[in-house]
Amino acid sequence: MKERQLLGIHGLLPARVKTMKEQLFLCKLTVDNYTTATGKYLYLNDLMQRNEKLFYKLLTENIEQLLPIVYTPTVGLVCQRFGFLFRRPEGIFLNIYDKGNVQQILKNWPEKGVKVIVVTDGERILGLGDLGAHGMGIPVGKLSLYTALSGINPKACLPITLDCGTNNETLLNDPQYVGLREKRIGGERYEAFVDEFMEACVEEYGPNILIQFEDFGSHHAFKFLEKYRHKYCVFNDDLQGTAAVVLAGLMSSSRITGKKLSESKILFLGAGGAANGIASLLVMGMIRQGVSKEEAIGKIFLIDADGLVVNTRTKGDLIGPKKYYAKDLNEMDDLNAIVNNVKPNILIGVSTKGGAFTPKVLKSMAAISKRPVIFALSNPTNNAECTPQEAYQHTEGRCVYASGSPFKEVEYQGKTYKTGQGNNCYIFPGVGLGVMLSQMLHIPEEVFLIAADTIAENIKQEHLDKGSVYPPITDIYNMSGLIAEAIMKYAFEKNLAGINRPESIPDFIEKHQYSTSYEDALRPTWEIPPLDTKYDMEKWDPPKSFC
Ligand SMILES: NC(=O)C1=CN([C@@H]2O[C@H](COP(=O)(O)OP(=O)(O)OC[C@H]3O[C@@H](n4cnc5c(N)ncnc54)[C@H](OP(=O)(O)O)[C@@H]3O)[C@@H](O)[C@H]2O)C=CC1
Ligand SMILES: CC(=O)C(=O)O
Ligand SMILES: [Mg+2]
Repeated sequence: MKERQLLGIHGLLPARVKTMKEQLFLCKLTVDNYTTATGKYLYLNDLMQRNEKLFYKLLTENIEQLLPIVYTPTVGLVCQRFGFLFRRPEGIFLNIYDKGNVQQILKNWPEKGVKVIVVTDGERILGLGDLGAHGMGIPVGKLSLYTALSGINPKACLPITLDCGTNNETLLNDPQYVGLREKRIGGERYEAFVDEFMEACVEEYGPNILIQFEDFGSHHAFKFLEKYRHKYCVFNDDLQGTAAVVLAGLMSSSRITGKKLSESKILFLGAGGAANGIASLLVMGMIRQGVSKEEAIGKIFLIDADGLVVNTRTKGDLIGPKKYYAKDLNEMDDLNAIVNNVKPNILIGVSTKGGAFTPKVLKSMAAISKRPVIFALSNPTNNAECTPQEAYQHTEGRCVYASGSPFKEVEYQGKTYKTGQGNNCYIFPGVGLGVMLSQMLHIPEEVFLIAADTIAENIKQEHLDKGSVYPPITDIYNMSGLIAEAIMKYAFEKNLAGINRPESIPDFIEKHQYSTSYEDALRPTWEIPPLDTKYDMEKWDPPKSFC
């Protein structure tokens, strides 16, 4: 009642003051009542705008049920229909004509304490291709997971879409398309625009601003990561986050198959951003197990749209990092023939090609290996290279399976399997939290090994027994805390941290995590004390929008 009077809203609400528990009950009932995934998404999106704490409480308490709504697969559908569904600003659109004014436009974002940015240019949204400005759903979804899965304050999160046009003819001809209605502008002009964006972020939010690149086309993804990784606090989720989650899953798989990663042969369907990002971390993982870099590279085979990546290609290119994995083999383009020739025990799908792991391919994998590992990681659900049901059925229940998007429990020969979701959402929230809190200026590759190890160490036998090589989704919040702790320790050991080592790292992390309790409304969770400065609560001036 006091709050209502202070806010001058007494009388605008009915007399009864509901507890959060009562509100949650009603929200859950409402979301369950929507019959379509998009309906649920819109309801949740509306709740996020109306009552942020209630939204995050609902999301965290029902993460398994609601993750597929705020994230893959529904977020893919939302991006495809973004022109119909756009209601209100949830992030910043910077279009290429804004060049020269980027920092000024950033100032229009009402929150000033931004610590984490997820940015896309919409060129490769999940496995759905170029969605241009409609890709905005992805940074919005990823950042909501930063809060729900690691406790970063939503006020510290800023979704950004760089609108440089689209080459998607359907969108260009769609009256509902809300982005720039022109072909993608690339080359030097585009790169200068992205350079200005990076500089503007640092000018506006400081050198520690964490920038996550998401769903760029792979040529730009590699290029920007190499260009910026030593200059800014930046990582590419599709390359590095995905790599860490796959390495973790393969380390857990070894416990089932009895075969070390360094004793494996790994075949990728797909030779783009995700495949090369994963391959590069797997090489690091294998080197740790005692093999040379050359040996490790020799165990990795890539397939792109033109077939197996070989040195003497007449069809297809050898541009970018895939050339490091090219083999002295004959050109082949039939997946089943390649499987039978290469004889991998691990098959990873990052091709965007739904159903590519046909019964024939799966049977071949089962003939080669007692316990074949099948990861069908393309998103959203329809793009998965095979379903868990298909994988078990065609490998006589012997495979170790993971998918990028969630699948329901499946039954095979009387056993129920709850397969794991090999998705970078196990990694980026914890990495972001650890990097942000330790105020690192750059993100070394070891950070992703640390994240992978943390996940792998925390997978229990009971989950492996049920068919999952990952901890349950409901454990991600705890995992993120552990990843952040391990990264902070690493940052202090390597002198990479921009803060003094706190007495207790777990307490420090906990203290800075977002609270969904109404009572904690004034907790300054996003403020992190700078190096050598005592945090003085007396002088703390809460942003007006927070009161
Ligand atoms: N589970 C997770 O956490 C993640 C999943 N992903 C998913 O992985 C998929 C790929 O992402 P990403 O690597 O970034 O995308 P890219 O566009 O960079 O790469 C796609 C690759 O697949 C190849 N490809 C396309 N069609 C075929 C085909 N018919 N047969 C064989 N190869 C084919 C392409 O070949 P070419 O090079 O010749 O064009 C390219 O090498 C997406 O669906 C994405 O959602 C991505 C990141 C994380
Ligand atoms: C999960 C993810 O980042 C992707 O599919 O692009
Ligand atoms: Mg992505």
